[in-house]
Amino acid sequence: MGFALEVRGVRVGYAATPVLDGVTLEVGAGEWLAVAGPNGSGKTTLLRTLSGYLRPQAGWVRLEGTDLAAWRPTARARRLAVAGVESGPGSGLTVAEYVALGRTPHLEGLWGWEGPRDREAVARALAWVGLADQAHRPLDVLSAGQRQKALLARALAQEPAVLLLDEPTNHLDLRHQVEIMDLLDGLRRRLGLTLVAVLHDLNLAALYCQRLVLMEAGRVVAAGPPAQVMRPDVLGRVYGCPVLVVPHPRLGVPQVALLPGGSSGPGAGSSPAERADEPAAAGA
Ligand SMILES: Nc1ncnc2c1ncn2[C@@H]1O[C@H](COP(=O)(O)OP(=O)(O)OP(=O)(O)O)[C@@H](O)[C@H]1O
Repeated sequence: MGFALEVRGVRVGYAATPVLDGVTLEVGAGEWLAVAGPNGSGKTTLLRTLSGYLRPQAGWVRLEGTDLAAWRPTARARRLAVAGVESGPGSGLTVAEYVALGRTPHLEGLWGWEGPRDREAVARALAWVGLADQAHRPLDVLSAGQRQKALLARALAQEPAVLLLDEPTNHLDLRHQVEIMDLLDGLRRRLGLTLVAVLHDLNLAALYCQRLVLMEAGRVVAAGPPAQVMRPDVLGRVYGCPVLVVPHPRLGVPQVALLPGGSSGPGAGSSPAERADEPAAAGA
């Protein structure tokens, strides 16, 4: 299996401020890689580097074996899509018009008219994310969760081989989190879609992703299968709060349990040990 993405010794920053330093990782074709880490650790910056939006000051990123910078923009956009903040606001458009923007790299001819194939891809993407009945509403009136889905539908309408996702379950309730993660997993299995997702929710990452990269202060501090990375000592140190890691009762994959009062930040409350001694309220 070849690499969909390869990152070697990448240094990236904004103007004079360095953010990523010495980042090396690879993503296999058809793999789902999760990127986690504390706020400000550089996850979104890594995604922006993988998408070609930011250029490395040192090191390189290859998409399907070719340096990102050597791709023609249209050719690259047919292989790689992003669902995240850089996807554009889409103000003033209907949901269907916004999702149709994902077809731009595929439009044929001098005028770039949409054909039946483009309309099919848009309709399919809207149905996949459960927004078919919202297609003709203005994007501006959607709820945060619906907008999140529209962002994803736009990227799916692009029919990429590699999809970069910035917190795809942000704003979604439990059912919709599972629906969107199931959808992405299904596309990965059926179409061989490669996925890189920034996920704050490590439990979701462990349920769906083959590998997990943990970032801290612009560096990769752990990478591997979730069971290898989600160790209480590693997570406790990186996030600065004690956690328990327990096996999922049905699936056995690691799941994080938080300990209230355990953080060392401002306003920290009672110690986790004190709280752990209290009887559980429900069913006690
Ligand atoms: N456009 C920008 N200009 C200058 N600095 C930026 C810019 N975007 C991000 N940064 C800085 O880069 C660092 C990493 O930010 P980034 O958004 O990559 O982190 P993150 O891990 O995605 O954080 P979060 O979990 O809070 O979304 C932060 O210190 C942030 O202030």
